[in-house]
Amino acid sequence: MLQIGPYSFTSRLLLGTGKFPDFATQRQAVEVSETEILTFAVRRMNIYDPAQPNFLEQLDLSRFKLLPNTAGASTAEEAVRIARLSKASGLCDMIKVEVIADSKTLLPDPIETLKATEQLVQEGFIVLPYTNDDPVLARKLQEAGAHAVMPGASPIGSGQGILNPLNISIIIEEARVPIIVDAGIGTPSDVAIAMELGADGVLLNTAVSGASDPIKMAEAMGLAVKAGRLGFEAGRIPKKRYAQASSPVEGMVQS
Ligand SMILES: CC(=O)[C@@H](O)[C@H](O)COP(=O)(O)O
Repeated sequence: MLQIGPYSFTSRLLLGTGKFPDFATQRQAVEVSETEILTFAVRRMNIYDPAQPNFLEQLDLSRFKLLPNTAGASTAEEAVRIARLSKASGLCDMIKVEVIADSKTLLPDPIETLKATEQLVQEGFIVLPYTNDDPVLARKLQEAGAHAVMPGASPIGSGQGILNPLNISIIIEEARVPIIVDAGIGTPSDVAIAMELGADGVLLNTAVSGASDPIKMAEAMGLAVKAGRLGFEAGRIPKKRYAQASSPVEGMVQS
């Protein structure tokens, strides 16, 4: 079970809703991925024009938890404003804090992310900040009351996978709240590595929406989350420098 604040989930895969080729593909991809948490940018929702098609209307929302995010914010103030708007629209009390420092790297601004997290926790939100893979910042976000911390594997949309597994594993080792690896995932093996490191979940978007076959990729990602988690719980063998025979050698006739 993945527990985030008061909410529990069976699936450990969080899926973004952007850039799918069409709603039908997206709906099937969501279905086969077995995700229970869908994230979307509040700013990109057509809350002002109800006539515009909206992916969320295509879903049975009783089956999913919505995780609105503050994409588009470049300051804590903007992120807080977007979060309040989202809560006032009755979407959900969970919020993914995403405060981006610049448009080239799309890396999170650590200072503004921390400020927004502090403020939104105080206001009673269930706060999930997207952060870089810095163990010190991850600790400070937890101290600020974040309900989960979401370190990036690599830049958003880059598909580079986990660039710093050491940092991610330190963040996981020290965590008191769920750690969800977010952004930069390219392949199911990237997901499996994150889960084998002990991550509590993975959030991804582009790897599925941009795949040649998003539906197949969504299923593969769902399976990778499960396989990686099982592998983590099973406990891997230690790595050794030299070979060790796989079959027992006791009782073998020596030549
Ligand atoms: C959808 C969302 O929240 C993104 O900002 C997220 O970080 C996913 O990144 P990828 O598209 O690299 O998976």
